[in-house]
Amino acid sequence: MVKAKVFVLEKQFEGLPKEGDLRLVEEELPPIKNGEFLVEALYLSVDPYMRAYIPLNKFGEPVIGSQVGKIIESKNPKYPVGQHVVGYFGWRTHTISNGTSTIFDSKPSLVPKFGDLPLSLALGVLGMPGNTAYFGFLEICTPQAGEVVVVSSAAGAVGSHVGQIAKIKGCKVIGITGSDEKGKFLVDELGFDHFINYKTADLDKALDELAPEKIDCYFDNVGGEISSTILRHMNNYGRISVCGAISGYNNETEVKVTTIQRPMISFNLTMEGFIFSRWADRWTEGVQQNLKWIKAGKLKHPESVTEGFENMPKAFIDMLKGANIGKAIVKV
Ligand SMILES: NC(=O)C1=CN([C@@H]2O[C@H](COP(=O)(O)OP(=O)(O)OC[C@H]3O[C@@H](n4cnc5c(N)ncnc54)[C@H](OP(=O)(O)O)[C@@H]3O)[C@@H](O)[C@H]2O)C=CC1
Ligand SMILES: C/C=C/C(C)=O
Repeated sequence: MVKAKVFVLEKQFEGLPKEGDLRLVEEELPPIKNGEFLVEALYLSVDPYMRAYIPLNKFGEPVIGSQVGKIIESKNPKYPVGQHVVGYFGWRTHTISNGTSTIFDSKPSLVPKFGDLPLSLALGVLGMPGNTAYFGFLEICTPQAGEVVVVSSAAGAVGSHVGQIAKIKGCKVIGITGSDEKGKFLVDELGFDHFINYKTADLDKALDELAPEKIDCYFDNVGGEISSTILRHMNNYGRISVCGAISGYNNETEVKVTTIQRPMISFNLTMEGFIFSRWADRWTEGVQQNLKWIKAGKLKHPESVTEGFENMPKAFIDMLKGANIGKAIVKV
């Protein structure tokens, strides 16, 4: 008999989540049936969408989320024992799956061969955040060499990746982030041209100084006042990829963007939102290109790893507070 440890929703979040909003329970799993397989978690992901989508999570149900695990029993030939799999199984150490999708139209998928790279990358640069950066930036912003690119939440999983792709494409890149330490990392380690600490700098003034030629592409991870300000610095025919709105995820009401119409009209802007699963049919293309860039030494993949399944709530809250550089991961 396998016992799973599972974090379930105890209390709806109000503002920044608290560890007590989640409860750790044990679940005895039944024997697997034909068509099913049993997965043991190795790495779990903590992501901003878990905060944004928590109103959809039922009380007593596992918190939504993805993981990389090892298949330890199987009665499904598509998911053989010993293989590693990525799935949206929720915050749990052991899961019985029948291979169907539970969220985002994403079925559990076998982890492709990454060589000697860590399996955790399947939750980051070689997984959902990686393809969010790859497709969400290249398809919507269509960056050209010599253009100016601004990315918010620039030191996080998606933002740090977008900035590096922008450098590969020959752009000037400015990252907006929440600390000087993170900003210096972007410039010194990832090759960004400049950073702006949105907590201490006057963003308007800093953009005047760092982007006098104006911004051609804005990859928006945060929304709110940061994005309103950036919009006022866009170039004619600028493109804005709306990826996330984390500045409002802890708010009771939706975050307000105070300035859209005037800059949209005056600068002939194009703004487009997306969910990563839009490019599900091109998934392998994104993973393979990101893998090639890693192997060529052009794409770094920082991670902030928290040890221990019991520390999932802490890792999640720390990520929302900005403690992570790169992808926030929990190692079981
Ligand atoms: N559309 C899609 O398909 C997808 C969208 N997303 C979205 O992309 C964004 C980035 O996700 P991801 O890379 O996984 O997460 P990150 O790794 O960027 O982690 C979240 C970061 O958000 C920043 N942050 C927290 N609160 C605020 C705030 N009030 N204002 C500005 N920044 C804040 C923090 O960094 P700092 O120190 O800079 O404050 C924190 O480190 C999120 O908005 C997410 O919802 C992600 C995946 C898919
Ligand atoms: C799939 C992720 C969505 C957001 C908004 O983070």
